[in-house]
Amino acid sequence: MLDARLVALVKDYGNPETKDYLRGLAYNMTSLRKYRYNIGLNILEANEELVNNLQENEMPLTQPVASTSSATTATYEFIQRGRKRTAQRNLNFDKERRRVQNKLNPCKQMKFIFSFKMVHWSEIIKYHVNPSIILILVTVSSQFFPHVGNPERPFKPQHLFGNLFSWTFISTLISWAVLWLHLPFDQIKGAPTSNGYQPVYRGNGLTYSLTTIGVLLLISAVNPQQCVEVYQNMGPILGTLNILALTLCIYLFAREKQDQNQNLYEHKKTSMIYKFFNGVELHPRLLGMDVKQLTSPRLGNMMWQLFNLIFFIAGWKLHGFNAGHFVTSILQVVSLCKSFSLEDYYFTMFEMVEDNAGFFLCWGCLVWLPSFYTFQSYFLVHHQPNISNEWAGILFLIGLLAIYFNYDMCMQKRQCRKAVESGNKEFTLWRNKPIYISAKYLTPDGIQKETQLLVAGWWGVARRMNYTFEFISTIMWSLPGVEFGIWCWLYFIFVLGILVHRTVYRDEVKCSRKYGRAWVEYCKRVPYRFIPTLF
Ligand SMILES: NC(=O)C1=CN([C@@H]2O[C@H](COP(=O)(O)OP(=O)(O)OC[C@H]3O[C@@H](n4cnc5c(N)ncnc54)[C@H](OP(=O)(O)O)[C@@H]3O)[C@@H](O)[C@H]2O)C=CC1
Ligand SMILES: CC(C)CCC[C@@H](C)[C@H]1CC[C@H]2C3=CC=C4C[C@@H](O)CC[C@]4(C)[C@H]3CC[C@]12C
Repeated sequence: MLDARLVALVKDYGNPETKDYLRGLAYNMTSLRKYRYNIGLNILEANEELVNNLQENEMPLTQPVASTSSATTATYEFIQRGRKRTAQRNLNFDKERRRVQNKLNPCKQMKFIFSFKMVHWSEIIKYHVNPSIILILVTVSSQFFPHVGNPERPFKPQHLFGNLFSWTFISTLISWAVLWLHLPFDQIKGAPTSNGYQPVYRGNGLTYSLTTIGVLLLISAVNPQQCVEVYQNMGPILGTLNILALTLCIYLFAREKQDQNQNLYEHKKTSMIYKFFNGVELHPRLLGMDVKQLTSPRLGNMMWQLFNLIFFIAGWKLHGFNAGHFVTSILQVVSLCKSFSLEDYYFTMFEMVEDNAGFFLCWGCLVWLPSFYTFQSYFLVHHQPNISNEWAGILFLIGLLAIYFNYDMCMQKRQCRKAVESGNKEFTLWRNKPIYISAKYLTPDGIQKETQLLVAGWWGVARRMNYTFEFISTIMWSLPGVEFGIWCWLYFIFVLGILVHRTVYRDEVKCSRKYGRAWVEYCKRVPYRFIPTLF
């Protein structure tokens, strides 16, 4: 349907208020991938009239000069793209007319039909095939990991429904996490959405993590058999988690609160399965809690941390202390403590700011983390590694160092931005004054802000040096199981995939849209992503 208001707005471009509004809109369209589908498609439908007006030079379009804001650049690029699209469309119409009128030869006709079908098929693959395959593959495989890792526990269909132990264990864990989200700790405000909604999170991550570890150590000191029981019941535990996670995803999908205008799901041309996979609400709340905080750091990361500790204690109880197993499990426990200590940083990540609460995030954290992410430590209980204490010590130290550097890089960004905001001139980075590029950007709710892109410290070594440290720590905790083939490398391969995808297809796209020229400048000054001089 043609959106008359948008056309009217474009015609009124001479009015400075309208100009600002349209710039904001164009920025939102380019910065918010999902929102683009809602507003963008309206604009595209009004495209014919709208872009033609622009083409007839109602608004002379000049390339923005270097000093103009990223919003102006975004508006300019948006209009340019509109023009290109119209030109492309006219070209397609012409081609089609020629095809019919001149009776093109069959070979060319085939080519045309084929390219038309390619577009169609790519959408089918994206919206139907990919999410269905991933969904089935990961749900089924998550249920098989416990039996692959522990051949003494063959798969039984009744595991799919859990057992008394698994339901008791998981409900205790959930109640514990819910309790911590209701304790009177500080509240942290997340990034506002385009309609001004600001999610609120509970800020007691590290205390929650350390207390939970403390309680587990206490329980296992009194009765270490408890950890063995958890290990032996992993099949039913994952059955229980699968039932709960799928129920939650179906509930979130079905309730879809459009009236809160928080759901930025893509246009209706996507499929039901695609929407179910990616979720429909951005910041759903349940019983006074933010669903993403509950499922992601509070349950997902907690289970990842807890199960690692439990499997290590179970292995110790069953076979005696093993240094290799210690390295694999405890490095992950430490890495997750780091994660909990940076929980407020986590609230600025894509998962929390842009991604809806759907199968990918909620099921991923509730089932994929405790099944796949913990698999190495689980596997090593039955397959005790044979590395010497000296080698284990070396791997452990390198792993700790990598985790610390990863943490340090996050802290450098955070501290530098804080220092600039508070006007602290004393702040130094690696004993020097911090060097950074000032970058202007618009928040999704249309407010212009300025921030700093560091060119010094780790951020000046490579743009994604923290991911390099993540890879190094992952390699260190995978190496003890090297003698058992690919099994202990599955996690590393997965993380390599998601971090490379995240960098190239998400973070760089986000930053170049958000910061425009400042980001291009940063990429020029720090040209490498992961390894300086190489990649
Ligand atoms: N194990 C796993 O499965 C995964 C682990 N992780 C870990 O999670 C942690 C957080 O990851 P993530 O949020 O993806 O990445 P980062 O912590 O690297 O944050 C990236 C953001 O930092 C800002 N930024 C980019 N360049 C600069 C610069 N030069 N100076 C200052 N700020 C800059 C940008 O956002 P803005 O300017 O908006 O702040 C950018 O989007 C990492 O430690 C990572 O290792 C991440 C993904 C998966
Ligand atoms: C559906 C599945 C095939 C895929 C699910 C993937 C998700 C479980 C993971 C995708 C991104 C992951 C994370 C991002 C950043 C993190 C910060 C770090 O400090 C701790 C780990 C994590 C929360 C991590 C957790 C798993 C993902 C959400």
